[in-house]
Amino acid sequence: MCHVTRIVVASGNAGKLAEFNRLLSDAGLEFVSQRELGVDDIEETGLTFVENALLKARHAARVTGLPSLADDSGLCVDALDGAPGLYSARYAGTHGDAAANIAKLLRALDGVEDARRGAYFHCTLALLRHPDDPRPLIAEGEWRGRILHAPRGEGGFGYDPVFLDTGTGLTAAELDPTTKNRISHRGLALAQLQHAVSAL
Ligand SMILES: O=c1nc[nH]c2c1ncn2[C@H]1C[C@H](O)[C@@H](COP(=O)(O)OP(=O)(O)OP(=O)(O)O)O1
Ligand SMILES: [Mg+2]
Repeated sequence: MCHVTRIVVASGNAGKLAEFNRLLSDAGLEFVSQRELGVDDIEETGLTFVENALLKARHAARVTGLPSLADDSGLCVDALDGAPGLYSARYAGTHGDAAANIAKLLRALDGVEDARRGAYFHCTLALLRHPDDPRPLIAEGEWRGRILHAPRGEGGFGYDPVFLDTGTGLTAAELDPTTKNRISHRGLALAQLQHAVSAL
C-alpha cells in the first residue's frame, strides 16, 4: 500500500509553481496547484508577508480540504526604503505585470550608483495542515543582491532579470533553476519546512 498525501500549493504564479515542483519532488507527496483544483486567487489584504501567506494558505485549504502551502514574497530595495516590498506584484498598478514593474523600478532608481542599489528578495511560507490549523508552520528566507540598470537573462519570473546575485555575478534570470533554488529566498525558506512537509 502506498499512501500519497496531496498538498495544494496556494499560488497562481506559474514561476513560483515551477520552482516548487522542482523543490518538492519528494516521493509520497503530491503537490497540486490551486488552479488545477479550481481555487481562485484572493485579495491580499494583509499588511505583512506572513498575514498574506496565511490568508492564501487558509483559503486554498478551506476550498479543497487539503493541507496547503502558500508563499508571499517580494523585492525590498534599500534605496527605496524597502519598496516595493509587500506590494511587489502590484508595484506598477496591474497585478503581476513584470515588465511594467521592472520599468517602474528602474525609473525609481535612475541615477542611483551601483553601491547604493542593494536589495533583497524576501519569502514567507505558510503551511496549514487544515483550514483551522491553530499552529501553522511558518518559514522565511532572504536573498541579498543588487539591482542592475537594465534587464539580463531569460529564465525565472518577476524581477529576476534585474536582480544580480553578487556571488555568481549572474542575474536570477541567468541562473539555472537548480542553482536559483539552492540560494534563493524561496529555496532557503522551503528547506526549513521540508521536514514538516515530508511528515504530513
Ligand atoms: O524569485 C523571485 N524572482 C523574481 N520575482 C519574485 C521572486 N519572488 C517573488 N518575486 C516577486 C514577484 C511578484 O511581483 C512578487 C510576489 O508577489 P506575491 O503576491 O507573493 O505572488 P503572486 O501574486 O505573483 O502569486 P501568488 O500570490 O498567487 O502566490 O514578488
Ligand atoms: Mg499575490
